[in-house]
Amino acid sequence: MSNNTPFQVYLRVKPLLDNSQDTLIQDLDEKRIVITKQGRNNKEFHFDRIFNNEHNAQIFSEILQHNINYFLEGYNTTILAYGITGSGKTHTIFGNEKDEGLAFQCLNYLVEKTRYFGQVSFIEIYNETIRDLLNTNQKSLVIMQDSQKGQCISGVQQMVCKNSEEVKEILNLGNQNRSLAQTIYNVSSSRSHAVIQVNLSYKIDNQILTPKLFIVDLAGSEKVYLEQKSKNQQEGSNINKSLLALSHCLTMLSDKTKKNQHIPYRNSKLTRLLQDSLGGNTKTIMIACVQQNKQSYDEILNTLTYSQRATQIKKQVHKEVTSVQQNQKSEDLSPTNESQQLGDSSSKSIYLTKIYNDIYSNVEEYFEINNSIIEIQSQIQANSQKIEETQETKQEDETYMKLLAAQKENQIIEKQLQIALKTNLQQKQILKSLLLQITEEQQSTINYWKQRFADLSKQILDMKSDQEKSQQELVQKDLVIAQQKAIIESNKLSKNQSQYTTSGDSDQSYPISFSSSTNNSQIKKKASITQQPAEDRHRFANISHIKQRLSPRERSPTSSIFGTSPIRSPLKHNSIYRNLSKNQYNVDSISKDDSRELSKDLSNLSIHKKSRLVDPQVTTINLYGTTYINVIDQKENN
Ligand SMILES: Nc1ncnc2c1ncn2[C@@H]1O[C@H](COP(=O)(O)OP(=O)(O)OP(=O)(O)O)[C@@H](O)[C@H]1O
Repeated sequence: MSNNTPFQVYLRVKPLLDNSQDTLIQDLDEKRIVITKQGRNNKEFHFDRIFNNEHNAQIFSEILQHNINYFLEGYNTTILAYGITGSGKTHTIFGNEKDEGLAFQCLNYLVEKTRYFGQVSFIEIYNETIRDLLNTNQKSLVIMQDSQKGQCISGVQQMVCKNSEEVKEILNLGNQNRSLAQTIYNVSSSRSHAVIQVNLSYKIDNQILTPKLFIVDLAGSEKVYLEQKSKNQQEGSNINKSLLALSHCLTMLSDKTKKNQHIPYRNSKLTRLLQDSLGGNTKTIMIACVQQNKQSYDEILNTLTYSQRATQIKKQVHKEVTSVQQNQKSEDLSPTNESQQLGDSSSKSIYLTKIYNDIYSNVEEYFEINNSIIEIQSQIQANSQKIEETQETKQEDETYMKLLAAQKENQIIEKQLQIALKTNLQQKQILKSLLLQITEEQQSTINYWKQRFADLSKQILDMKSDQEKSQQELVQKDLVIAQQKAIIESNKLSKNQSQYTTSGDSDQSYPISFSSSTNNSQIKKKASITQQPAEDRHRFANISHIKQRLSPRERSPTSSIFGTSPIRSPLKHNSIYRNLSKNQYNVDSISKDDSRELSKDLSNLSIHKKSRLVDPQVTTINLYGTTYINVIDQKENN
C-alpha cells in the first residue's frame, strides 16, 4: 500500500494483552473501526490504515518505507506517535529486541539504502525544556531560526551512523539517558516528548538537498495532566501546552476555510521545532495509538476524533532544495541573479517559494511577537490583579488576622503595663511617706517610753535608797536595843556570878564577834556561851551575824557574800541566789522557786536548831518580817 498524501494518519490498536479485559471495539478492519459503550451510540472512524496485530517491521514496510524514500529524494518527513499513556506509542517508535521500533527501522533503512546518510540527534522536551539525550553535559538547548536550515536546535549533539549497529547504539544511548533523566527528575516517559531528528544534506544535479526527518514519541495525551496539581500542574500544563499547540496547529492546517492564516507554531517548543515539518514543505505521518479496554473509552474516543480530524489536513509539499551557489554565498542572491543562475522555470519557482516563505516567516514572526506582547500585557494585568487579590486575601488571611489581633493585643497590654508602672511608682512614693510617718511615730513612742523608763528607774532608785536608809535606821535601833539588852544581861550575869553547866547539850560554842565600830566599839570581848536557853542562843547568833552584816563598808566590795566576808547589806530571801554546790545564796537573781526552797530551808533550820542539830555555819535572823541569812565558810571558820 502506498499513500503519498502530505498528511497521512494511521491507527494502531494495541492488542488485548490480558484476555480477561473487555474490548470496546465493535468492529474493526484495515480502514474502519467502530467502538461501543453501553448507553452510547456506536462511533465509527476511518483511517488510511488501521493496524492491530502487526509488528513494527510490517508497519514500517507498509506505510513508512516509501515515505523514507521520499525523504531521500529531498522531502521533509515527520513521523508522530500520538495517543494516551500505555496505548503503545513508545512500543511503536522504539519497540524491543524482538520487534525493533519504527525509529530503528527508518534509520537502518537509510543506512542500508544510501551512503548519503546524515546526522542524527536525539532530544527530549520536558516542561518546555529541551534536553540532549546524546550529550547529557548539555543542560538545556535552544531552538534557533537559521536562514539556511530553518528551525534548528543550537548546540545539539549530532552523530553519524554507518551501519545498523551504530543506529542501535545511538538509539540505546538516547533511551538510556532518557530513563536516567526520568529517574533523576522522577518523570515517566509518558510526560515527555522524545524527538529523533535526521538531517540529510546531499548534492544532486547541481542542487543541495537538505531534507529533515523527525520521529516523535509524544507524551501521553490524556487529560489527566490537566488535573494534576502543585508541581505537576505546571508540568501537566506544559505538556498540555505542547500538545494543545500541536492540536491547534493541526486543526488550523486541516481547516480549508482558514487557508493562509497565521499558524501559532511558536506557542510551544514542540510546534516550533516541528514548524517546518507540520505545515510547511513536509510529509507528515501520524500514527494514532489506542488501547481497546472499555475503561479507557473516553480517552480513546478523544484520540480517534482528534486523529480523524488530522486526516483533513491538505498541503502541498516539495523537495527541500538549496542551490549550491545559494549555499556558498547567500549575499549574492537576488531575483535577477538567482533567475539567471538557475536558468529554468523550476528553479525560479523554488526561488520564489523561498522568498515567499521568508516573507511569510517574517510576517508570521511579527504576528507572533505581537501576540506575545499582547499575552505579556494581559499577563501583567492578570498579575496586577493577582497582586491586588493576594493583598486582599492576605488581609483576609486567618494568620494575618491573628497577627493583627496579636499586635493590637500587644499594644493594649503595653498601655496597661505603662499604667501599671505609673501606678506602681505612685504607690511606692505613698508607701515611702507612710513608712516615714510610721518611723517618726515609732521614734517618738520609743523616746516617750525611754523617758518614762528613765523616770521610773530614777523613782525606783530613790525609793530604794529611801528604803535602805529606813532599814539602816531600824537596824541601828535594833542594835541599840540589843546592846542595851546585852548590857542588862551582862549586868545580871555579873550580879548573880553564877556558872552554868549543861549535860546532853552540844558543847559547841558560838564565837561572836562584834566588829561593828559604829555603835558598840566599846564592847569587844569574846563570849563563850555554853549554857544558854536555846531561844536566847539562837537570838544571839542572829544578832552576831547581823553585826557581821553591818560590819564596816571598807570591806572589799568585790568579796563574795558567801565567802568568808560577811554580807554587806541585809538580804531579802526573795532576792537571794542559791549556790547549791556550796549551799550558798546570792543576791539579785533568785527565782520564786528558790525563794520558796530557801523559806523551807529556813524553817527546817529552826527545827534543827530545836533538836540541836543546827548547822553552826548557817545562821538566820528574822527582823520585821524579813529573813536574813549568813553562811560562814568552813575553811575560813576553821
Ligand atoms: N502493539 C503492541 N504489542 C504488544 N505490546 C504492546 C503493544 N503496544 C504496547 N505494548 C505494551 O504495552 C505497554 C505500554 O506500551 P507503551 O509503553 O508503548 O505505551 P506508551 O503509549 O508509550 O505509554 P507512555 O505514554 O506511558 O510512554 C508496554 O509494555 C508495551 O510493551
